[in-house]
Amino acid sequence: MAEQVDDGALAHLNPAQREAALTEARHNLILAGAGTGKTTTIVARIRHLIRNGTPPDRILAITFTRRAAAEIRSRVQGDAATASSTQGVAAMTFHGWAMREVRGAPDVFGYEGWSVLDQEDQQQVMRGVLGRGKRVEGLKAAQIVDVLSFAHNTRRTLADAIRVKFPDDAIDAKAIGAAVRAYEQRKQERRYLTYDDILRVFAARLADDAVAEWVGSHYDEILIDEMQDTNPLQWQIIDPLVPHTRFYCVGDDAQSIYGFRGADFASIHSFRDRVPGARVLKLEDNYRSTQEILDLSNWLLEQSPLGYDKKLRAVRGRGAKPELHSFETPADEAGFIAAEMLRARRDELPWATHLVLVRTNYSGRAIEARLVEYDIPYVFFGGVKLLESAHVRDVLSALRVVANPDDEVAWMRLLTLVPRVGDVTAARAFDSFLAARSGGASAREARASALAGMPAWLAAGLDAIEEAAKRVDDAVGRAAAMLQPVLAHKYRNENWEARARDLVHVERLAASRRSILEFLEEYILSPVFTSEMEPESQQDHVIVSTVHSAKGLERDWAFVAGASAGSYPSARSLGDLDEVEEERRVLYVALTRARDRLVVTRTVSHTPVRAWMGSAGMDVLEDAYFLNTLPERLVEEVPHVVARPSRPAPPPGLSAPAEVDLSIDLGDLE
Ligand SMILES: Nc1ncnc2c1ncn2[C@@H]1O[C@H](COP(=O)(O)OP(=O)(O)OP(=O)(O)O)[C@@H](O)[C@H]1O
Repeated sequence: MAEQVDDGALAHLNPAQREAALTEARHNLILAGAGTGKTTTIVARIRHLIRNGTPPDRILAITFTRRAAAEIRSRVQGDAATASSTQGVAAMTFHGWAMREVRGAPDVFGYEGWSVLDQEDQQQVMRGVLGRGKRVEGLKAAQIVDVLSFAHNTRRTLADAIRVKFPDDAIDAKAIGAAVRAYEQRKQERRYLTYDDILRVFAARLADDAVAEWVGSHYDEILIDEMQDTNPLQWQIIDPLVPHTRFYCVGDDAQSIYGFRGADFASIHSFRDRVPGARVLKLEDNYRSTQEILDLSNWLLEQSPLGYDKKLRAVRGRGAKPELHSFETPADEAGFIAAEMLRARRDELPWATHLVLVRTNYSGRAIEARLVEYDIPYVFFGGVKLLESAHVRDVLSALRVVANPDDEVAWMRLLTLVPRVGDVTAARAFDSFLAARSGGASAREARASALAGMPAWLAAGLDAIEEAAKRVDDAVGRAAAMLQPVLAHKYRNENWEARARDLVHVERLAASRRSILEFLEEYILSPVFTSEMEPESQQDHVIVSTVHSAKGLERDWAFVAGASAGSYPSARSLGDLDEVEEERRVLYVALTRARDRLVVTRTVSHTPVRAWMGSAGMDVLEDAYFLNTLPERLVEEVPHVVARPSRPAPPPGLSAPAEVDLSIDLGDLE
C-alpha cells in the first residue's frame, strides 16, 4: 500500500521533523533540543501512523504529566474533521500505563483490591513501624521512604542508595534495613502498594517473556516523551518489550532534571546499545525563541564540563536581548514582575502573555502575594496536589476504608475526624473491626460492631458509600455529605469555602471511573493540582510555575525569577558535580520557555541564602554561580535601586524620656 503522507499535520514540518515523523525504522530515538518541535513531531507521527492504517487504540503515548498527555490527545484529534478517526489513542504517564496493565489483568499481575499509597501515607506507615521515636539513628521516616524510593527507581540495593544519598552522614544503615523490612511486612498485611510498587509489579511480571509478548501485542507502537527523565526502573519495563513492539522515544539530554528521583539522562546516549537497530535522528531548529534567547541558553550549556553536543538555532531570527534585572530584595523583584505585567496589560496584552518560573513552591510565594495584591489572575503549576490536600484526604479516607477495609492509615484518619475520638479510641475501634472480620463477619457487619460506640452517622454513611461504590462520583458526594459538618468545623478558620469547592471538583473527576480504587490510583499516580481547578484556569491568566512543572510550556514573555547566586546552583548541590549540572539544566529549561522576551531577575543583597551562609559561604556560592561569568554582550543588565523613603533625622534634644505616663485619666471616677 502506498504511504499516505499528505496530512495537514505533516505539511508544515521541516525536513528533519518530517523525516522523524515518517521514519520506517522499527525503533527510533529522536534527540530534540528545546523548542524544536518534539510535541509537534510526536503528534505528526501519531497522525501518520493512523493515516497508514494503525488503529488509534494500538498506539500508546507515554508522557511525563497528565497535562502533556491531554495536550497530545487533543492535538492528535485536531479539528472536527479528523477528531473521530483519531479517537482512542492512549496517552498517559508511565505510572498510569503500568496501573492500567496491572489492573486490567489481575489474573496475570495479581494485587487485586490492594490500595496505592501516596507519599504522605507511606511516611505515615513508616512512622507507624518506627514506633515512639519516629526515627532511626540519623534518618526520619520521610527520609527513609525517600531513600527506599531512590533505591527502587535506580535499582540499587538499599545500602548503596543510603551511601549515595547520605555520603557524609553517620547513619545506622542496619537499623534502617530492619525498619524497611518491618515496613514491607506492614504493607503486605494492609494490602498496600506504593507508587513505585506499581512499576515494580509490572516490571517483575514482564521479566516473563510470555507476559512481555502479550503486553507488547497490545500496541503497534509505544511513543515515549521526555525520554531523558526515564529511570532504570522504567527501563526495566521497556527492555523486555523491545522485541515485541515498536518504540519511538523522544528526548533532550540537556533538559534532564529528575536525577534526584533516579532518572539517568546518560541512558539516552547508550540508546543504540540498549535498543539494537534503533535509528537516531536529531532536531536542532528552534521555532520557539529568538536567537538572542537561544544565545544565552547555548552559552549556559557550553560552560558545562559535560560537553553537550547542542547548539540551538532560531528559525524566527533575531529579537531583543534577554534582560538581567538585579534587585535588593525578593519583594522588590516580585513587585517589578507584577508591575511589568500591569504595564503590558495597559498595552492590551493578555495575561496569558506571561509565564513566571520559580525554583520551588516556597520561592513562588512572594510573587503570588504580589499578583494577589495587584489583582492579576494566575494559576500556579506545581503547588498542592488536589488529592493530597488535607480536606480531600479526609473525604477520601471514607472511600478508602470501603474499598480496602484493611487500610489502617485511612481508618485512623477517618475515625479521628469524629469529635472526641483520639488515636487510642480509633486504634481500638480498628482492632475490633479486624477481629470481627477475622471472625468471618462481612465488612458491613464488622463496621457495625466496631463503630457501635461512635455516632450513628458514621456506620450509616459508610454503608451508603458502599452501596454507591460503583458510581464513584456518587460515592464521593456521599462521603463529602457525611463529613461536611465535621470538616466545616475543622477548617472553619482555614478557608473552608475554597476547600468545599475542591470537594465538588473531586466529585466531578470521579465521574465515569469504574471503581474507587481505580479513581484514587489514577489521581495519586498522575496528579492534578488544586490551582488547575480554580476558576481562573478557565479565563485569561498568568502562569506561575516551578521549573520542574514547566516542561512543554512556552509564553511570549518569560520571567525567570530568583536567578541569584546561591540558587543556581543551590547551596545544597555544591560539591556534587552531577547535582550542580542538573541545576544547570534546570536553569536551561527555564531560559528556553520564552518566545520573545526573556527577563531574568535576581536579588543581590537580601537573599535568604545570604543570611544563613554568611559572607565566607557566599564567596563559594558566588564562585559557583552560573551567571558569574556571563558575557556582557548576551544580556541587557538593569540594576534596580529602589528608593526607600528617607526621613530627616530628629533634631538634637528630642531623646525619649525615662517613661511616658500610660495611665488613663479616670475623670470624675476618682
Ligand atoms: N515546523 C514548524 N513550523 C512552525 N512552528 C513550529 C514547527 N515545529 C514546531 N513549531 C512551534 O515551535 C514551538 C515549540 O514546539 P514544541 O512545543 O513541539 O517543542 P518541544 O520540542 O516539545 O519543546 P520543549 O522540549 O522545549 O518543551 C511551538 O510553538 C510549535 O508550534
